[in-house]
Amino acid sequence: MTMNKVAVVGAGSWGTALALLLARKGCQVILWDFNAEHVAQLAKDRENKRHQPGHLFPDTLQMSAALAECVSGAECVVMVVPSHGYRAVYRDLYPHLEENALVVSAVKGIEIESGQTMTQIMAKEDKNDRDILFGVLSGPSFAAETAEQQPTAVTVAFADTQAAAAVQQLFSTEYFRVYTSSDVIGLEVSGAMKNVIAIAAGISDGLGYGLNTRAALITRGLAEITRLGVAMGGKPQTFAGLGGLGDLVLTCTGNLSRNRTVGLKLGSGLSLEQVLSEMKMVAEGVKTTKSCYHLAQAKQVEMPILEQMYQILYHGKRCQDAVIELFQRELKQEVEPLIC
Ligand SMILES: NC(=O)c1ccc[n+]([C@@H]2O[C@H](COP(=O)([O-])OP(=O)(O)OC[C@H]3O[C@@H](n4cnc5c(N)ncnc54)[C@H](O)[C@@H]3O)[C@@H](O)[C@H]2O)c1
Ligand SMILES: O=P(O)(O)OC[C@H](O)CO
Repeated sequence: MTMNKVAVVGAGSWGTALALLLARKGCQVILWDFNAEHVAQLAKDRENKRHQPGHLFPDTLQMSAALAECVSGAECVVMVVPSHGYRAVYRDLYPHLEENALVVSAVKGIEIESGQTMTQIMAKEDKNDRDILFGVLSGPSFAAETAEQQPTAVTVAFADTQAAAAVQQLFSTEYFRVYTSSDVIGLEVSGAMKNVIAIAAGISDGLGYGLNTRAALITRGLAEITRLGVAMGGKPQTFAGLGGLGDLVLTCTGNLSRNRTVGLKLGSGLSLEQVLSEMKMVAEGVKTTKSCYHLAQAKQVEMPILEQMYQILYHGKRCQDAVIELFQRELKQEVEPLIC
């Protein structure tokens, strides 16, 4: 299925990969970014040399630095700005959204100030109770591999099953397989929290630990993600799916991951300030550690790995001390993640 007009809001790595996917299959796509110079450069080069070099834009992909122009008349709006800028961008574009527009968040983070997911932000910002349907697209999908058209599978969740089916049709191609779900919050919490565990997995590798440690982090990380996600209203099965275990494994093991890279550098002795000053792209897990730490406290969810990550990132705790503390905790019975 194609659409006459799709707006992609955010021209970083992932926004560009999704815009390419849609434009290559024949949709008329308009790509926006809050950095107007970046938009001008994209229009000049017909390529995103900074984030997705080597992929020339098809004629169906156009650019705009004006949100109103990008969003007006769009049947679907794909939101791909970092979570810390999401609310401000959504507020600006909201008045220009078509009635019955489908809005899809492809963002994997939780706002620090409010502890809200991106769809919770959109619900909160829907001041006039308009008929706008919003959901989320998430799953194991490095932008570079998606732009290269490597076989990839993701999930789209909307409370409305018809909207989920329409977005599934919109994004599906011979190399991009999309499953549907109704568990919006579960998919969002999975996508955000996997970034925190990926930083932990990077730290483990940076400290010189091996595959036993990484596997333990992935498995116990999944138990924590599931506990928080269920406490926030998600369904336990979601966390075993593409957006849960699938993305967790990808991000904890894949060298393309920015979050894992942050962890690797921290584990090898760099400070967070040094790591972030070298970063050219967003690693959502740093901010999401803080958001989820406060959510876990408020909901009284036990999340020992998250707690140590919070201490490392926000209170300068030594990575080695965090490992010691995790292993000195009271011994426990293993609780099956899917039924906790
Ligand atoms: N890169 C991937 O492989 C990938 C895959 C799936 C999901 N995601 C998610 O997509 C989202 C965007 O990530 P990305 O990889 O495209 O980021 P990126 O670092 O490649 O690019 C960030 C983009 O955000 C823009 N930006 C920066 N600050 C902003 C602000 N305050 N308001 C609005 N825009 C701002 C920049 O101009 C840039 O275009 C993140 O939530 C990320 O977790 C990324
Ligand atoms: O590079 P990361 O760590 O932001 O991960 C990218 C995607 O979320 C992987 O699915």
